[in-house]
This record gives sequence, C-alpha cells and structure tokens, in this order.
Amino acid sequence: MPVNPAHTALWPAPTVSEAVDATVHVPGSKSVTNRALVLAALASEPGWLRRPLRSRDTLLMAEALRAMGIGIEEGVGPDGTGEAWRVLPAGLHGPATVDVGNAGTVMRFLPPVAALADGPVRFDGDPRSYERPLHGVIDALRVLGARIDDDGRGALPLTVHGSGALDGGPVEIDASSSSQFVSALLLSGPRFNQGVEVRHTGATLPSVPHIRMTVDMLRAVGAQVDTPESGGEPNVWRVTPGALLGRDLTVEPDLSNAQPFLAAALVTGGRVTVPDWPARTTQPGDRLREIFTEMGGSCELTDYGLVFTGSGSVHGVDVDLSDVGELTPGIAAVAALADSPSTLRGVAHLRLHETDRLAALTKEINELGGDVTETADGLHIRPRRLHGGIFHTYDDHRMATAGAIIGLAVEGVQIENVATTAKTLPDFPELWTGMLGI
Ligand SMILES: O=C(O)C1=C[C@@H](OP(=O)(O)O)[C@@H](O)[C@H](O)C1
Ligand SMILES: C=C(OP(=O)(O)O)C(=O)O
Repeated sequence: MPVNPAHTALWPAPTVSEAVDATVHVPGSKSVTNRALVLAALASEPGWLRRPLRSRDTLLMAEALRAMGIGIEEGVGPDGTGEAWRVLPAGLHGPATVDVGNAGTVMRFLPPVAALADGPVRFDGDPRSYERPLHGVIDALRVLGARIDDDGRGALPLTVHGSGALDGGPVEIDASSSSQFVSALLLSGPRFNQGVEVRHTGATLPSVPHIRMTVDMLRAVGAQVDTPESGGEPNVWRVTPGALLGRDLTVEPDLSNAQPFLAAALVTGGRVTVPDWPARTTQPGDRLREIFTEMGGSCELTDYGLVFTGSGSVHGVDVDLSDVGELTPGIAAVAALADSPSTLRGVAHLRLHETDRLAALTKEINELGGDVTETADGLHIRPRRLHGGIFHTYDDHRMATAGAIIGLAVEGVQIENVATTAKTLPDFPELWTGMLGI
C-alpha cells in the first residue's frame, strides 16, 4: 500500500522558555456537534446548528446523513454572523454508503438511524474502525428488530437493511467497552415504534458524562427520557416514542480540545484564557478545572470564559479517569513533566480507542527517556528528564496534542503526522503557534 506522506511528515513541536500568555478561541465540541446533527436529522422540522465543529469527524457525520437523504446546508447563521448549518430533515433512504473514518460517534450513532431508512445502508471506514467495538450496537439493533449483515465479528464493515421503521422496546447491552453504545440507542430511540429501554449489564461503564450529554440534548429537543439520575433503576435508560423538535442550537467550545492549551499554561507557569467556557455543561473536559488545579494550576470562571494560570510547579496526580477517558493522553503528557509520580486509573477501554492509547503513551514517552508502565486499567508515570525524538501518533489526534505538550518543555520533539489532529481540531498547529506568538 502506498505510504501517505502526511502520515510520516514530522512537525517540530515548539519549545518555549517563557510563560505562555494567550487567549485561545477553541472550536466547537465534536460530541455536541455530532449529537446535534443526528437529532436535527431525526426531527420533524428544520433546525440550526451555530458554531458547529468543522473537522473530519463532523464532516463525515454530515456526509453520511446527506447520503441517507437529509439536507445539511453549510453557511452563515440567520443573523449573518458566524458559521451555522441548516439541517433539513427528510425521509431516510437507502441504498446509501457511509464512510465512518475512525469516528466512534459516526460508527455507533448511525446504524440505529440507518435501521429507519427504507433500504440498505453500507458502513465502512478506516482500517482501525474494523477493530473498534461495535457489538453492543449491532446485537441490540437485531434484538430491536433490525436486519444487519456483518462478517460475524460484530464489527465493521456491515450493512444495515433498513425497512423504514424499527420496533424498538427493551434491550440489554454490555457497554463496558464504550458509552457510545448507550448513546447510540437513545439518540434514535424516540423514532422507534415502541421507543427504547436500554439496560447496561456490564461491570463498568465508561464516559458517563457523555451519556448525560445525550440525555440532556434529547430532552432539549422534546424527547421524554427516564434515567438512573431521574429516579429510575441504576443502569437503565428509557426513551418514549415521539416527534423531535427542530432547534437553534449553539455548540459549546470543545473542552477536551481546550486541554493542550490549558496544559501549556500549566507547564510553562503561564496563563491561558478560553472564551465561552460554559458555566454548566455535560462535557467531560470541564473536569480539567479540577484535575489541572490539583496538578498545580488555578482557574477562574468568568462571564467571558475560563482563565487558567500555572504556578510554575507541576504535580503528579492519582486520579480515576473512567468518566473522562478522552482526557488521558493530555494528562499523561503533563504528568510526564511533573515533580512527582502519577497514577491514572479506570481507563482500560482506551486500548480500543483511535489506537491502543495506553500502549502508545507508554512507548512514546519512554522513547523520550520517560518511565511509564501500563497497569490493568491505566498508567503509572514516574517523571524523568526527557530528551528529544520522534513522537509517533498512530493516527490519533490526542497523541499528537499530547506530544506537543511535552515538546513545550523538551527540545527536539518531532510529532509524526500532526495532521491527524484534523479528526477533531483541524487548526491545531496554527492555534498552537498562535498561542505561543510564533
Ligand atoms: O459519546 C461521545 O461523544 C464520546 C464518548 C466517549 O467514548 P467511549 O465511551 O467509547 O470512551 C469519548 O471517549 C469519545 O471521545 C466521545
Ligand atoms: C475516543 C475518541 O473519539 P471517538 O469519538 O472516535 O470514540 C476521542 O476523541 O478521544
């Protein structure tokens, strides 16, 4: 297979000797944008998405919905300011083909949508997408009445033979490998004939805030959802069948993508302001206020946004990241530069993310002279003096941003394929050098 030059290109990560002092406008949330697209597509009237994230994952979602017949017009908003997408719901059609890339949200949220289409919808994606868990969605849809052809591994590639409607009803799943199984079934649930009742039977459940995000966004478009938090049984979510409203939704900045910029303030003893940080949010990135404070910074949340200030010292942490797994690479990078060891727990499922993130972080930090060991469910990180070298990224956007954090403090770090950040943050190199005033 020919090697894509972008995949081997090296980006010299800038090193700084002075404290960073910058304001960084972080683009919209991937998780919110892709949920909003699905909900708007399933609504019974047109809707708007303002400040959507425009990245590989969200463009794949938009393209997939278009392939099934939904209108999505990219342009400026009704008041003429800022990017806004108009979503025009329509009957869902097959035959259609969906490229999921390596987007968990696309490969998991769309098979239930495809089950509502009136013909076959073929799903395919990057080689890594074949390895990422999808059995929870496939098995559940079969129980709920869908016909799906796969190669028997419970993974991509596959075809959902939509018949225009799905019975729905109760279903048990083990979502211990991805919270997105639960979110996927809930998002389309209002359009199933009997709604859906999802019962998680596994021993652990990662990324619970992302399930809350799904529930909040469903309720915001008029769905009735019963949850463990609203007095229901533990690990059971129930969605009542019903029409969804078309809304005008403004997407919050992606707080997980704010992480490298906040980390820059922490590592350099500087200050970074992120405008429009929401006062209340279900995004897991909000936990950074607490975790990075424990690691040596301090923060102030104002009407303008979040001001995060480093103290000049970086401390290790012992933290359970099961709720906020996508923050692990960035926390590991900061922990490798700290003045004491760290233990990151509760994230065994990261072995099945964009890459095996526990193995990748261990290997890449150790190749720069670090001392990281994998545990059954996380990492032990003992800081050491690091040196330059190539930081491989394995087509993982968060590996690239983790390498850039280390590069701030360690000369000669070269990030392989920084373009992989386009998955959720296409302007990363420009935002990074802009923050550093380069
Ligand atoms: O629903 C979502 O938007 C996400 C849920 C989480 O997935 P897992 O539960 O598979 O970790 C998270 O890691 C991912 O980045 C986004
Ligand atoms: C795990 C992630 O993405 P995905 O939505 O592809 O699961 C992530 O963004 O860290």
